[in-house]
Amino acid sequence: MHLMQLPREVLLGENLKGEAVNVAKRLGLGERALVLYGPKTKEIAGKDIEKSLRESFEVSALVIREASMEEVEKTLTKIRDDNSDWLIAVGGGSIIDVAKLASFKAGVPFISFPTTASHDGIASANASIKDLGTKTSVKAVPPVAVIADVRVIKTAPYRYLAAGVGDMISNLTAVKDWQLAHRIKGEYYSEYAASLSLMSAKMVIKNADIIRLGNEESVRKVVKGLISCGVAMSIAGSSRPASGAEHLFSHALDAIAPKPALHGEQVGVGTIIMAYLHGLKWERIRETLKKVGAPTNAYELGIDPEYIIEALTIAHTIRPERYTILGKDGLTREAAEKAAKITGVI
Ligand SMILES: NC(=O)C1=CN([C@@H]2O[C@H](COP(=O)(O)OP(=O)(O)OC[C@H]3O[C@@H](n4cnc5c(N)ncnc54)[C@H](OP(=O)(O)O)[C@@H]3O)[C@@H](O)[C@H]2O)C=CC1
Ligand SMILES: O=C(CO)COP(=O)(O)O
Ligand SMILES: [Zn+2]
Repeated sequence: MHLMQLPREVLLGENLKGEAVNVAKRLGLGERALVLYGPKTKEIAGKDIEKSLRESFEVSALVIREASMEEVEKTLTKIRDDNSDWLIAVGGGSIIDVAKLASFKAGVPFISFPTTASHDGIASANASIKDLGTKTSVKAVPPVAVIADVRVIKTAPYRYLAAGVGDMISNLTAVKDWQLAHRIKGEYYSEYAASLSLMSAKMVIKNADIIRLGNEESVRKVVKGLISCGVAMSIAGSSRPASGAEHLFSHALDAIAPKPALHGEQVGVGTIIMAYLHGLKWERIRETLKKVGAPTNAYELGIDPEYIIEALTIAHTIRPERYTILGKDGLTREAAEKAAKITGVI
């Protein structure tokens, strides 16, 4: 059986910080709410949301610092101690992922309140969580509702919006990897999920100039595309339509680089290289990333070329069960260096 879970409500608009109250009432989520935010997102929107919720609910709050198993455990303890009926995650991809997994494990629903459009985990059912040093993709639950306030999301530095473009353009190589795994390993493949995922990638290529403006229309376009990627992942039952070798490369960088860049920035650069390996038109991907002002090389990522090469050679070991263009043996150092040089990444 394939269980496909999707959000029940998606709100996209301006000044929505007070809407959590109405959503929770409409969906009958219960009396006791737990608000999760980070040190920055607390100030950006978390405190205001907490305040408006206090008028109608019993509210507690917790600061989350990273997407790790420890933070998930901390959240589960808080849910148990405070008897929380539901959660609301106010923040970037890391906080939403912690909420997603804690919500799944505790059996309580959660609302996703993204403060950035930097990743496609806003509405997805899978969580990317660091466990024993590396990121694993864990099956969880999608948010029961998404509240995307374009005003809040626009307060984030433009860099985050460009990262969202990177996370969407990566669907081009992720789907290619998925097709390869289907053909070589007989892995389950959903044509519908793949098409939906590719739609977001094509949308950013077509709308790069509009997105570059960084205005509210840009934010709306990117958010809709990211939500749609999340739906594609729910249909697939895994992150396959939106995560291939370019994501393994980014997860490898997170593990080894002293100062990793944003998730979407790293996967964008990874997409250029993996597109080259797949024989796709990698120049067009680089062009789109350049147009939106996203990094296209090691220097712009702020990562030493040596780490780029190393990440390329170890990427296939991150999730050996996820078959990609890197194959079972991965890239040799020579092949990694050549691919990175030809594509101008190093
Ligand atoms: N499950 C899924 O399907 C997916 C999961 N992901 C995951 O999401 C994570 C990446 O998410 P990303 O959002 O890039 O990074 P983070 O959630 O790690 O956030 C990065 C930083 O941005 C800050 N921030 C958040 N909102 C704002 C804002 N409006 N203005 C200024 N700063 C802000 C955060 O603040 P603070 O310190 O307060 O948190 C944090 O310091 C990765 O862990 C990745 O694996 C990515 C794609 C899909
Ligand atoms: O980031 C994702 C899709 O953009 C999904 O993450 P994983 O690579 O952890 O499966
Ligand atoms: Zn991603």
